[in-house]
Amino acid sequence: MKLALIQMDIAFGLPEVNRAYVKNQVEKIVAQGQVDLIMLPELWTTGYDLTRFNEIAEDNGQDTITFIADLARKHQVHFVAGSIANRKHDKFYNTLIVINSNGEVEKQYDKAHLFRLMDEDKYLAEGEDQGLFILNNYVSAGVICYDIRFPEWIRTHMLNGAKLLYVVAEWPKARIDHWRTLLISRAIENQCYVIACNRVGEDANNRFGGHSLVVDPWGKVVAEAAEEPTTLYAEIDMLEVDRIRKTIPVYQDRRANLYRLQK
Ligand SMILES: NC(=O)CCC(=O)C(=O)O
Repeated sequence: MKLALIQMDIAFGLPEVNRAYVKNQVEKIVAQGQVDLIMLPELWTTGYDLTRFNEIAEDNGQDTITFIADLARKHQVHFVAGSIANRKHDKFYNTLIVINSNGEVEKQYDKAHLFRLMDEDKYLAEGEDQGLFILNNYVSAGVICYDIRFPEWIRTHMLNGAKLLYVVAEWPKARIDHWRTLLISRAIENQCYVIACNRVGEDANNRFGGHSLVVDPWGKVVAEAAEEPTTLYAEIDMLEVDRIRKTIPVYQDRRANLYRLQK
């Protein structure tokens, strides 16, 4: 499977500017040769302009769904279309959107773990569902940024059949060593591919660290970006997941009956 991760800067609170940038990047990517999947970062239409979500959030993700579905159909490419500011039932969510190459929505996942250090808990509602979906015939999990600090959340998706973990993020440079270590750890412990798209640039509170990564199920970094706006390309072989899971059979060797809290 051939992947292209758009590691972009984000124009704060300006969805139209960000959409124009993404359209341009997607056209450049497909002009260079066919890829199977394109990925975008967290809150890529607005950035963390949380105090203006009332004005700029989309109703049920409709603007982004229409925009990405057109690109997906036109270029016959799947999208893990980052996350967006989403209004549902009078609440705001940070919602990951997945669209297949026919332009159909495969998944909308609302961020489950809200990140207090960036005020998400003050403005957003927590998601209540898992990020499991099937894309390009593979059972996959999609999570958002801070979610990767919860190994039990990722493991739950793997026990439900995922072999790939997509992570969309706005991860600050100040903790970029955590980002790399957590992503590589999630790949090793779950024996899955980890495909992680971060942003670059800055807003009033944070400088974002880039280093989008593709990690194989052995924990080897297949591709890594630096800290500039770029498109990160990678090719992955899904048979590798089965090979690694056979070599060290951690899913068979789990002792689930022991993993419980002491009273
Ligand atoms: N956008 C986020 O969820 C950031 C998470 C983060 O920075 C962390 O350290 O965790």
